[in-house]
Amino acid sequence: MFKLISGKAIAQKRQEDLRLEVENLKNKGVTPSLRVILVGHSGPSEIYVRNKKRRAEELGLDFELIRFDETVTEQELIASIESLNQDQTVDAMLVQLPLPKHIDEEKVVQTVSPYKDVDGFSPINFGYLWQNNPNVIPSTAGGIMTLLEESEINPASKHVVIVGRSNIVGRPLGALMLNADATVTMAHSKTKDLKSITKQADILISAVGKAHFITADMVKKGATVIDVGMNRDENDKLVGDVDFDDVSEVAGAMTPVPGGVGPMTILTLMEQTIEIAKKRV
Ligand SMILES: Nc1nc2c(c(=O)[nH]1)N[C@@H](CN(C=O)c1ccc(C(=O)N[C@@H](CCC(=O)O)C(=O)O)cc1)CN2
Repeated sequence: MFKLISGKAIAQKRQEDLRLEVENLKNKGVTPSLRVILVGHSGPSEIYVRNKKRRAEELGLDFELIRFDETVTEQELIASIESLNQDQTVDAMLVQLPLPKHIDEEKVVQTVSPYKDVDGFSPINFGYLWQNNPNVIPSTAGGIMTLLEESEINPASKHVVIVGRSNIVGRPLGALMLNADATVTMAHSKTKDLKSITKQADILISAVGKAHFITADMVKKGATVIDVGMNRDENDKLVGDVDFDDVSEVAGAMTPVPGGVGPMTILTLMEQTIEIAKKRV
């Protein structure tokens, strides 16, 4: 029987528990605080940051968006991060990615204090994750693990194939899946005969960024398919990497786009902000 995994519904269900947790913390004099740095005016980043702001405010977090024009220099951006690192009123921060080409993303990410790095992208937090001793869990990867848990799909001893090796999704998800006792294959743009690999997956995760990239002939019957893609099709409609109508004929369970992984990314970001604030106390 086919199951549609709704990230939107799971995130809504968990939201109320989080709101109560924040209320409890506030009663103890602690308001978790999150700062998001946004450079430029890219349409998708504006939407993602707006979603983060809305969720944070619904939960009662102290949220502030720090905006820079596209022309900001690397030094200015780094100075702003260093000032947030020192600011005792700030628990958690992130720099919305991608950044304009003239800014060294790696350098920026490395500037964020590992104690405030709510994305879990700093080399120290990445290292902890790969040592199976996670400190902060990157939001999209963590959100996918929660989706599976809530859907009672246990990755232990399953063959998980992840297509895409970005620092934002593929790599941290590879670590989390390994930590959860899955057998993990990481595939990417240089992988040969991709179809023969994806066909072996019990759980197939696509984070490629290409509409209609995963088709039914690439999927094993009954597999769970998680779609991380956020693409615009020829009609400017938001679609994932997975050809939904085609793949739903063979998959056992699937996430939609929108309403799948996206809302779980935001939920996990909120959870991690609260966790960081709790550690401060
Ligand atoms: N610093 C970071 N930058 C980026 C990250 C990240 O985790 N940290 N991830 C992505 C974007 N992302 C989070 O920032 C993100 C993507 C999608 C959604 C979301 O809510 N999607 C909705 C649809 C939204 C729409 O209408 O376009 C859904 O899928 O239902 C939230 C966050 C890159 N950058």
